[in-house]
Amino acid sequence: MKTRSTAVNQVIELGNGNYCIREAESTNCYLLIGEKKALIFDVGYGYEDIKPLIAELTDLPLIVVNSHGDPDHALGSCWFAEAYIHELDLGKLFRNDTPEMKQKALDYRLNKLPALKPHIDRDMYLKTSVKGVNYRFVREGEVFDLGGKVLETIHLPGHSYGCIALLDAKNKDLFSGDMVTKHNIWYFLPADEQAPFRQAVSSYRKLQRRKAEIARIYPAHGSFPIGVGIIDQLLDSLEDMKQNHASDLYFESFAGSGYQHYYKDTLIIYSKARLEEFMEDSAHED
Ligand SMILES: O=c1ccn([C@@H]2O[C@H](COP(=O)(O)O)[C@@H](O)[C@H]2O)c(=O)[nH]1
Repeated sequence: MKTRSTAVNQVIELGNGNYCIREAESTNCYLLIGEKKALIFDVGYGYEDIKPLIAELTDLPLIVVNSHGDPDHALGSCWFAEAYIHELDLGKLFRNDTPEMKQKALDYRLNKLPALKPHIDRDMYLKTSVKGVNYRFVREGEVFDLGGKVLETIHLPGHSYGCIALLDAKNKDLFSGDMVTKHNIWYFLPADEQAPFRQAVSSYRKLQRRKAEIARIYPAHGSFPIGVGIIDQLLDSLEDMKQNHASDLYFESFAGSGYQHYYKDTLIIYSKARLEEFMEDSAHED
């Protein structure tokens, strides 16, 4: 099928009725089309309404599912009547739904991509809100049957308390949100926004146990698909960070600052407080 992109959203066909709608060269939102229904996993910052792009690819009833409540994944819910999110992340999404946060996030993005400036209506965007959306809470094990394509929800607390991934076991595709990627993963927000590293370790171990069911991983940022070996690398990177963090470089963003730990294909950006807590937790385990 011929796909149309806009200046803000690039549409990429993945095969098997799946598409990536990549917003502002950053957030990969996945449109998964079955025989009876379609599902969009993440909806980006919502710099523009992506419904017209989706309508060109499918006229099936659409389910909107957010991988977590961060602004770059879930603020775009404002364009939809109903959206799924894990209950632990709805508060986070609402806290991010302010003109100040949107302004900061937009400036950060336009600083990286100045060519987008004429294509985003800033005033309109600052007026959007996710508060009028009807939310449904998505839970561990919940299944979305799209007809010929079934997605199972896996709860993976870490980068946020309410992070989820969707597994299409028949086709061996994992749509991993922000928990599994070769791109950076932020772990420097306050403790009420992101889970302790020990919970991220449990989440990565949970995915390790499902490795035989996964051949391709489609992350919410960076290149795709990636191989299943990245799950082991992420676990190893957390261990490595405990030992080898002395030369990690400082990082600053609109949402706060941290230190960058590179390990093989992975990049964890963490706060000192979070790392100290992790090291203490590990010391108690021994
Ligand atoms: O609220 C937020 C916003 C962004 N992130 C993470 O930041 C990077 C942004 O991607 P770039 O394309 O490198 O600018 C990505 O890892 C997001 O998940 C975030 O964690 N929270």
